[in-house]
Amino acid sequence: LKSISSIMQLPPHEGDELSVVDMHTGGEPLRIVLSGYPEVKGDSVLAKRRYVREYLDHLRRVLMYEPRGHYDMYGALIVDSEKPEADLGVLFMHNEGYSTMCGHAVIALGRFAVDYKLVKEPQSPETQVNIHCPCGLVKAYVEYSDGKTGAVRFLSVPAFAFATDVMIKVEGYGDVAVDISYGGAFYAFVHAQRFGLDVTESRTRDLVDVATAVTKAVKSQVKLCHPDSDDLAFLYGTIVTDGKDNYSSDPTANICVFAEAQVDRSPTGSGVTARVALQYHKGLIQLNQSRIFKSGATGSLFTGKAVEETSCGDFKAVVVEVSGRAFYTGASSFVQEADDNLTQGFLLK
Ligand SMILES: O=C(O)[C@H]1NCC[C@@H]1O
Repeated sequence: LKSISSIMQLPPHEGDELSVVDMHTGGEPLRIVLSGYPEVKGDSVLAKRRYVREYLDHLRRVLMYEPRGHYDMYGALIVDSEKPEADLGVLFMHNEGYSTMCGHAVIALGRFAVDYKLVKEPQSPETQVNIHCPCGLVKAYVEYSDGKTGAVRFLSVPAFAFATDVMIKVEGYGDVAVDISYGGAFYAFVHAQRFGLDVTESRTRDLVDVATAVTKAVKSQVKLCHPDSDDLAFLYGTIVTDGKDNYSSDPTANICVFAEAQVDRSPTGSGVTARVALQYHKGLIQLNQSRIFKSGATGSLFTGKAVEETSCGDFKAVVVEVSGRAFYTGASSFVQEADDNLTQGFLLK
């Protein structure tokens, strides 16, 4: 057997090595960039998001696409934040571009920030990590004892129901009622039953087809807006639910299909945030009433509750707390060889 260090002697290559740490939260991957990115320019996290989209997108494809990633890979690039209270800024990447919020990533990054000493003196039983996401400042609280990090809860940006029971025409399915809600990103919500599907039992492919058709229809028929920035006013995906929105101590399942038909393995932190805001708006849950959210893809669990009323422009909003656990899976150093004509990455649909 060769030693790890001899395997790690990488051949001559183009450009810098891209070093990453890989984690997962409820089964959803998070590839965190450690080094190898050039300077990301821009005087705000939102401006930096525009910059990477315009000038550094080839690196997203290298890290997210095959042969180094896969269709459903997810990534985080740590950047400087313009907010003095932030411990770090972050940009999120996926199979189609750059999202504005990602709860599963915040849960993983909370642990990562403490373990990799991005925050000063960790505190027990919890260390606060302020993460500046493109949607705004998200406060993560990381369990910490005996030098070990554990579960993470976070308080997201103001979340609000944007529109409920909007009738849209969905190709192949006719008129469908959708709710649209914001949890750092906008999602459309539909009941699986309307399509004769079950969130935990049906084939993922069938759930993806429905969600993709709904996303396409909402994008073309509903104009979104966000009081803070036009950069936030887009539909990120569709969440198909089991419809169990009335309060219960039993878990409620959902599956999130976002970006370019990418399937979240976790219950979706920003989706749980948006769904809790919707349930609160409909009077189905009270402040501080926790619900358990189950991923239709893997069965993994997050907890979510509305903790405070607030506002976002003219929208009545809530602060939502989401909790979950993330785990490390490994670390890699990626290179690109000059004569590799697949080095830029590709995706299989
Ligand atoms: O947990 C979340 O919020 C995210 N997971 C992948 C899609 C969303 O950004």
